[in-house]
Amino acid sequence: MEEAAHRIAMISSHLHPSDIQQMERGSVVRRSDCRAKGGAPGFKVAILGAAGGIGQSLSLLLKMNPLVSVLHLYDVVNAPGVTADISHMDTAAVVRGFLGQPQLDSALTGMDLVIIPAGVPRKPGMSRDDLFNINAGIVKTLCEGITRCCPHAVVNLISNPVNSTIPIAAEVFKKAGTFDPKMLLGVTKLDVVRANTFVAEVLGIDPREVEVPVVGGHAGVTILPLLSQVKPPCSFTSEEINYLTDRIQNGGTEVVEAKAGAGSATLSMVGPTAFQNICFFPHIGQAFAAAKFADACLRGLRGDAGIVECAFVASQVTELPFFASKVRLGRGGAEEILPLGLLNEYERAGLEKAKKELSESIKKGVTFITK
Ligand SMILES: NC(=O)C1=CN([C@@H]2O[C@H](COP(=O)(O)OP(=O)(O)OC[C@H]3O[C@@H](n4cnc5c(N)ncnc54)[C@H](O)[C@@H]3O)[C@@H](O)[C@H]2O)C=CC1
Ligand SMILES: O=C([O-])CC(=O)C(=O)O
Repeated sequence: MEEAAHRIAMISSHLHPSDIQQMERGSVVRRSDCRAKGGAPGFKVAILGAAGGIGQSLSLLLKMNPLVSVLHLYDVVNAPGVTADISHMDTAAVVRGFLGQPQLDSALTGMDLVIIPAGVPRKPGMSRDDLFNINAGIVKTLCEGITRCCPHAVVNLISNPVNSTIPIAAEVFKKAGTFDPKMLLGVTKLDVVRANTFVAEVLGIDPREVEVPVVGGHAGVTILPLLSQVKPPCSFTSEEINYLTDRIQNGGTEVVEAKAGAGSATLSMVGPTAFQNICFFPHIGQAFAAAKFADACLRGLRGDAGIVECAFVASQVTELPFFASKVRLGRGGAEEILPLGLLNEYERAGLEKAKKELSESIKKGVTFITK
């Protein structure tokens, strides 16, 4: 009763009284949900960890994405505040807030896309793997909620260490009998965004013209930029290759150190393109990480053709059960895993190093659930 009163108090300012009655009965359908759809495709998206550094900016951008009709913001702190704030934006998506674990299932019910940036970020001197002890349990709990409430949703998992949290999520889904490998995607888009930026700097061209495939995983040597496959075709000196590979692999650490204890990358992780094709702000143009990746997943769900992004997914491109590579996104999630293409000798050596570390991280994640 107390919980229901709290929940209602939290969101009543955004709801019509009849909605509140419906909510008490366990189903909330706002008239504006239908209005938001307006005949156009509208997807229901939940962000878990919405009050954090990534979560807040991501909430803002998804509120502005016309493909989103309903936006659920869940966190263990400050969800009502972020929800009230975002909900005043005059775009179509209906925003609702959910605070704390008792409201997790309501946040997840009926979602098409669930994005998870919940968990702790690094401080200087830490590796992503140092976050495992805290974030593994958080991801497990949230994924258990997904199995109960929206087992067919596409899941974008951001929480680090991605190389282990994706195997954790997969094992949780397998245990519940809901695992669809195509629907679970580890977000490695920031590695591509960084690679495009750093390569463009070296080439002296606009980063929007550059496309660098980055494969493997999302930590240190597991981040493998394929500089031999850069578009537009170009060549680099061996000094440039060493510099670029090192900078791309350590881009996250560069930000963690520069923030000096105040967290890790959030802005480049989210960035201004929930709108790549459907731009309200065409001048913004280039996209960044999580919002762009979520937008690509939504365009895939809508049925757009030719949506290709790099992501860390269940895979057979190597002998490892999970690997980041280019995937073609569609109504069924990562519908096709694209091959790595031709690697040069430098990249083949990098691939062997990446696989060694990745294999350990994957095992660690799997064991966390199966032990
Ligand atoms: N995949 C990638 O490319 C990247 C991943 N990350 C990772 O994303 C995660 C979040 O980073 P930030 O947003 O900077 O951290 P943050 O600390 O600013 O935000 C995390 C949010 O998660 C919430 N949270 C904690 N436990 C939760 C739970 N059980 N359920 C729901 N929410 C919970 C916190 O209350 C907080 O609001 C970190 O693990 C970080 O390492 C960060 C940058 C890039
Ligand atoms: O480095 C970190 O801890 C956050 C992250 O994953 C990134 O910025 O790539």
